[in-house]
Amino acid sequence: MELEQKLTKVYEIEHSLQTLMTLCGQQDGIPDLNETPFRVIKAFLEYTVGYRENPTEHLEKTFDISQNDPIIVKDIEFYSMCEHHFAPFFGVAHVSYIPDKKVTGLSKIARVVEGYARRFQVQERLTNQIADAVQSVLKPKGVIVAIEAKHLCVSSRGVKKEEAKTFTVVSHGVYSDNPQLRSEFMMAIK
Ligand SMILES: Nc1nc2c(ncn2[C@@H]2O[C@H](COP(=O)(O)OP(=O)(O)OP(=O)(O)O)[C@@H](O)[C@H]2O)c(=O)[nH]1
Ligand SMILES: [Zn+2]
Repeated sequence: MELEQKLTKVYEIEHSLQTLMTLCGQQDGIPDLNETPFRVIKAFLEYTVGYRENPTEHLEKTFDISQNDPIIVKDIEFYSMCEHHFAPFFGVAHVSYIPDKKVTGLSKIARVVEGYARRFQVQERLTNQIADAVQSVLKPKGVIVAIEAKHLCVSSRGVKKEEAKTFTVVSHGVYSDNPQLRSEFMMAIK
């Protein structure tokens, strides 16, 4: 998109956000809020920065290794955005894989989580995308991803269940076939 078209879009969105604020009951013309629509646009660009990268690229730098034991990176905190309500959902992701001759840097797993979380999402897709990225690039013997998250669209509005959390798990390879490996993973992330 050309710069001029982008600027026109920003003005249009600012105007729509102003209309939304009015619809919600906010009085027009309060000087402190003049910049709010623009701040909202900037914040949304930050919440969705993952669209402007390819998270699988983080995994492409690998190290050769002979180890066959699981590698577990747990408690990777993330913030994402519910695609239905534009309300944040957030929590932790736990990722484990059993390498097949190569591993990636530990930080890169967290970068993949960030790259997919910083989009409009549902938790199930986020979990799948992380597992698929590890599987397709590292080609490990198995991968498992578990995500525990709180959805503000469930806790702060609608059904208003403040304590409800959602737990999702996706696995591939030996982590799908071997119940003992799965239960070791579940124990490790408790
Ligand atoms: N499966 C799944 N559902 C989600 C996720 N995030 C939000 N939702 C749900 O998406 C659904 C949208 O339902 P709708 O009936 O279309 O929307 P709504 O009228 O706002 O629903 P309520 O939240 O029940 O008030 C809700 O049940 C949300 O809880 C997610 O990550 N995964
Ligand atoms: Zn929602």
